[in-house]
Amino acid sequence: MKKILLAPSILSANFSNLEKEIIDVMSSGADLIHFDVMDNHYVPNLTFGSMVLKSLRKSNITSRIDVHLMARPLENLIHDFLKAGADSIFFHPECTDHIDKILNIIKEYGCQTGLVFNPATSLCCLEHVIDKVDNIVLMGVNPGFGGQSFIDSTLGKIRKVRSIIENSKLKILLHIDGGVNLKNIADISRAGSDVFIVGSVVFESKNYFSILKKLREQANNIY
Ligand SMILES: O=C(CO)[C@@H](O)[C@H](O)COP(=O)(O)O
Repeated sequence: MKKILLAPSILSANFSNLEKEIIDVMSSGADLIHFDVMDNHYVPNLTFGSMVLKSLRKSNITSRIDVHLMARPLENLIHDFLKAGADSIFFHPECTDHIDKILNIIKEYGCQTGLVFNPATSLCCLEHVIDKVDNIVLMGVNPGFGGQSFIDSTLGKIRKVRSIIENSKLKILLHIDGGVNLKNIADISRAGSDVFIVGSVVFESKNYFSILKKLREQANNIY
């Protein structure tokens, strides 16, 4: 059985109690935390910056935190998030003219890298930098908001990236971000996703343990 990772996106969490929300989802069976940084320029929404991550690291949060930058310019932000304690930094290739350089900076810091592709963004830069990429994130929605519907054409893109990863023989995790729910997670899993970034389906649920267990069962229900 393949290993399924569930990554709650704290975009949909209760920000007034973020530390507790993270502790609760992690103790309820989540594998890692997805930290959505939105800048009101690249995407039409504004969330939180590196100071929030720094505070979480000063408290009891030791879980893996993947920082997803939906922001530009990237250069200063990358350094701030590396220092604040990110385990991984994911960025959208269209947010920089220097994809290779940014990947190098993240790797040199000992952090994991990730490239994020919107539903209509071409994968063409991948072939030039795939050996520097630890994670590939495919958006199932146009970025900016939680609670949107999954764009079905993403399934074909997942299959395509899965085969790129298999052919590369590299150890790259494939994440799907946006619109994942109990009804579509098995199809998404079958298409080849390893990590399921789940926002509203988890945080709008009254019982994190129960929803994460059901999501994992469905994601494993692929044969
Ligand atoms: O980055 C984003 C949206 O831009 C995602 O991480 C969403 O936060 C996922 O939320 P749901 O679609 O699962 O509600």
